[in-house]
Order: sequence, then structure tokens, then C-alpha cells
Amino acid sequence: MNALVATNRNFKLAARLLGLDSKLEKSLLIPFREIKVECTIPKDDGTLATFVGFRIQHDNARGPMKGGIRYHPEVDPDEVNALAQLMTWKTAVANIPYGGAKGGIGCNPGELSKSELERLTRVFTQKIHDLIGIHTDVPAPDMGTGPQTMAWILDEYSKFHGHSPAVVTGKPIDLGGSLGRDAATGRGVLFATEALLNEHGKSISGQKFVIQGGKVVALSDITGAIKNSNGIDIPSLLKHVKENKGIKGFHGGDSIDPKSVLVEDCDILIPAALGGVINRENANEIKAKFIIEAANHPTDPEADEILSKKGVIILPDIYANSGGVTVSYFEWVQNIQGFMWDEEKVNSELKTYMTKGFKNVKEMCQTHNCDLRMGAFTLGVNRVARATVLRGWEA
Ligand SMILES: NC(=O)C1=CN([C@@H]2O[C@H](COP(=O)(O)OP(=O)(O)OC[C@H]3O[C@@H](n4cnc5c(N)ncnc54)[C@H](OP(=O)(O)O)[C@@H]3O)[C@@H](O)[C@H]2O)C=CC1
Ligand SMILES: O=C(O)CCC(=O)C(=O)O
Repeated sequence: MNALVATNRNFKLAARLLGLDSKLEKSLLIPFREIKVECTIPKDDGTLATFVGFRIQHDNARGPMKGGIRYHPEVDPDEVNALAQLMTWKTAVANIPYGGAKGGIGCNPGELSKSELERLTRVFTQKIHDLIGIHTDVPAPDMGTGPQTMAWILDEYSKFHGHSPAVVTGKPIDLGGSLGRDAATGRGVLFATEALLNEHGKSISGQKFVIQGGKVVALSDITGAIKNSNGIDIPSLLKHVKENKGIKGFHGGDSIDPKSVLVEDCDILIPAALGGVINRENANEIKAKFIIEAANHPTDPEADEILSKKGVIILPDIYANSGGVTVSYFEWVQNIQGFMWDEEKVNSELKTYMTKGFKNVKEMCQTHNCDLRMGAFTLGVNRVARATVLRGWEA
């Protein structure tokens, strides 16, 4: 199912549970601004290459819009739109003072050299620099981008507006990045998983995981997938990945079809890459009892229904992976304060936010007698709706 159709469907279900006014519902759904730019760069061999870049700014009722920039061949406006909308609900669920946005460039970063990526990032920044800003829209990394990409955006933006470290988060530490931001999404997923398991009288140790954490029995990346029911030796896998640029060829397990990794026998499944990977085609075969959505929209609504009938508990993306944007918020705060926190403070504040978020989501589940996804959606949508109404519409 198209990512935007799926996201809109979840939003509308939440709006109905909240009894939102239909005009307010419409206004919350339509993005604040959609930017589409052409980015032409000279390649290293002197030929020209043209790419299309997007920045969708969904909502700013609760604060500056916030969200990552993705470099991936499948970037399309509908998906960026859905991801921007998810950011609006996610920042509200995390209760950080932001709205939502997302960006992307349709490209394959693996096929571009470092200098080509730098030129592409600088051209994209030139095209959007007057529409982003510390108090307007603050980009960050997503798939295919990272601290180096943020450093180039910061440098290019600063040529127009003066040195502005707070215009992006997920920067290198040397340029004002926050300690703990690199690991924040994963660490937040860990805190979220602990909160969920605790509620079910379980703990991390002894659980079998697919993808990440505890005893990892199966794992995939773009190059391949492996399985080892005795547990994969993660340090030696990481060494192999570093040396060989991927899982392919690792001997510490059996090579399997990457598509089958999601339906391997495990207690906890953590999809942590692309969207839409759990769908009506594979939902019935999923063996996990819990799914923790580290990726954005990995489960489409049809799969949600199938899995709910099977009794699988899903911790939704807009709560489960909110650790990344939460530490981005801490980074922005540190830049504005001009004061750097130590890593212990970052991690302990992150735990506080993740624990509070889980409690708030559960309260909404009780109020609206709904599952965790609708608990998170009603929490996020309600906070944004309240801010929107309070701000009013008088011209
Ligand atoms: N970065 C962040 O702060 C946050 C990211 N997210 C979400 O997490 C997900 C991952 O993003 P992020 O970690 O930033 O991205 P990265 O680019 O850092 O990592 C993506 C990982 O997914 C792997 N991958 C790519 N395609 C496939 C595939 N078809 N099958 C299996 N594995 C694949 C990549 O392998 P390889 O390296 O070999 O290509 C890589 O290991 C996305 O859904 C993103 O929106 C959510 C919250 C915050
Ligand atoms: O850190 C951020 O600002 C955004 C991270 C992101 O894109 C996401 O949470 O999906």
C-alpha cells in the first residue's frame, strides 16, 4: 500500500477516535509547504547528472518543523509526504517542541563518490536554504545520509546566513553535534522495548531477536542475510561488515533469502530499514510475538489487521524510533544554549522521555480502548490539534 495512503488512513482513524472537527482534520492533513527542486551537478568524469530533491514541511503548530533527509533511489513525493506527516505526530508523542518535515533526494548514494555527494548536498542546500532555519525547519540524517551530509548542509547554509550550527542536527561532534546522537535511535528503541516487555512481565535477556539486540538470530542488509539459531557473533560480524561493506560472505551463519528474515522464528522482530516491508503478503507468516518499529512505517494497515488478529503486539514507529529526534532536540538545545552536555546526561534524559512517552501512549490506549498504534496516533494528533486550535486562525 502507498505510504501516504497508509499514513492518512491511520491519521483518519485517530481523528475519528478523538472526535476531531472535520475542518480541523482536513487542515492537519494537508502539508504546510511542499518543495520540489532540480539538482544538477557535474559528475567526477565531467558529465552532468540531474536529481530531484524534496522537502515536505508538514506542520509547525508546536514549533519548528523537524525531520531527516533521505538519499535513496526510491525516494518519491508521496513517501516523503507520509514521512513528514509521521514526524509531526512523532515529535508530539515525544512531547518535544517541534512540528514535522522530511526531505529526500532520489539517488543511489552507493553509486556516487564522496565529492559528488558533497556537490549534490550543496546544490540541494542552495535551493532550500531560504525555507529552512533554526526556528523554521531543522533537517537531520535519515537513510543514506549522516553526520558528513549535515556538515555540508551546515557549511552551505552558513554561507548565506552566517554560522548556524543549530540549523541541522546529527552533525559531527566537532561541529556542535551532540554526544549520544549517533546511537540515539537504537538506544531509544532499547528503552522502548524494555518499557513494553516490562508491561508484559518480561525482560530483554532470554528473548530471541531478529535484526538487533539480545540474542540476534537473523540479520539482513542490502548485500544479503544470514541466520544462526545459536546466535550471531555481533562483534565479528561488525568487523566483517567494516572490511567487506556488508553482511555478504560472513561465515558465522547460514546465508538465507533476505525476504525471509522477517518471518524467521523469534520473540521480537525489529524492522530497521525500509518502509512497507510487513504487508499482507508476509504478515500471516510472521512468528514474532512483538514487533518494535525502528524503521518508519514498516507495517502497512492491512498487515496491522492480520497481526492484531494473531495477537502480535506492535510498538509503533512514531513512539518506538523517537529516540533519534529526541536527542536531535537535545542537540539543538545545546547549540542554542552554547553549552555541551556530557553523554550520561543525554542518555539519562533520553530514558526519561522514552519512559514518559510509553506511559502517555498507554494512557491513550486506555482512554480510547485501542491498540498501541492508535494510542500513539491519538496522543500525537491530539497534542497538535490542541496547539492548532489555541493558535487560532484570525488573519
Ligand atoms: N537516522 C535516524 O535518526 C532515524 C532513522 N529512522 C528510520 O530508520 C530506518 C533506517 O534509517 P537509518 O538508520 O538512518 O539509515 P542508514 O542508511 O543509516 O541504515 C539503513 C540500513 O538499512 C540497510 N538496508 C537498506 N536497504 C535494505 C534492504 N532492502 N534490506 C535490508 N537492509 C537494508 C542498510 O544496509 P547498507 O548500509 O548495506 O545499505 C543499512 O544497514 C529508516 O526507516 C529511517 O526513516 C527512524 C528514526 C530516526
Ligand atoms: O533527528 C531528527 O530530526 C529526525 C530523525 C528522523 O528523520 C526520524 O525520526 O524519522
